[in-house]
Amino acid sequence: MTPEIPGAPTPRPAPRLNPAPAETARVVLVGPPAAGKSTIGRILAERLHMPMLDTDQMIVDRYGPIPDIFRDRGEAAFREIEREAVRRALRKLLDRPGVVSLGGGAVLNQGTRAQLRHPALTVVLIMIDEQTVAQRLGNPSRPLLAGDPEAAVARWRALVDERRPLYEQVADVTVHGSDSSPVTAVNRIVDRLSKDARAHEYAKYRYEGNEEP
Ligand SMILES: Nc1ncnc2c1ncn2[C@@H]1O[C@H](COP(=O)(O)OP(=O)(O)O)[C@@H](O)[C@H]1O
Ligand SMILES: O=C(O)C1=C[C@@H](OP(=O)(O)O)[C@@H](O)[C@H](O)C1
Ligand SMILES: [Mg+2]
Repeated sequence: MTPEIPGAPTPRPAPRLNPAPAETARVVLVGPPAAGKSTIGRILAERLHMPMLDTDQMIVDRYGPIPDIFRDRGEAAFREIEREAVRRALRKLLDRPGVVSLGGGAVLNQGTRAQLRHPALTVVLIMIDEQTVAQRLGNPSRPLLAGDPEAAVARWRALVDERRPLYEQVADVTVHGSDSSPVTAVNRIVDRLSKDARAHEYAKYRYEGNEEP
């Protein structure tokens, strides 16, 4: 199965109706491989005392190492397994607040993109630049980026060029992860969640007919 790339990505529809305060948020991290989704997701969940699910980890727990799945069954089979893991993780997230880190290619699936539109979810895109990814490659657990580092960076670039519209289509917020530590990226996400919640409360206050303070 070839991953679908739509012709013209539809823009993100309406702003979130009910952004929750950080501690009760339902956060999904998306973005390119090595952007830091798994690392940042773990720290964010600890900070907010919430459960965390990493869909790649769910896959490994059930099917074994990701490179073995790519080698033995191929990418299409991996994407089907991934779709099922994402479906389960997002269902759990709708049951209770938490953090879910997706694999970099999860947004290729149209069903996943549709599920990410649920208004209770806050989708955070973690973006990094090419210089940063060059420092982070060399992790053998990413079969699409294995091998010669220069060729791997070129593959990463091509993959991001292809996926960027999909990442942007699903994201509510973009956080840059190149210029800082994972903890700083987590602070940026928490700040943004809190600001959205305050803006929502203020809009409600105005809507209910209150004067400007
Ligand atoms: N600012 C940062 N944010 C996130 N990860 C970072 C950062 N700086 C260095 N790293 C390292 O980069 C790697 C990111 O990998 P990972 O969290 O698995 O990313 P992803 O899940 O997006 O593929 C980890 O080894 C992490 O320690
Ligand atoms: O971008 C991709 O297609 C992939 C990213 C990986 O996850 P990370 O983004 O967490 O590295 C993992 O799901 C698999 O190797 C495929
Ligand atoms: Mg990851």
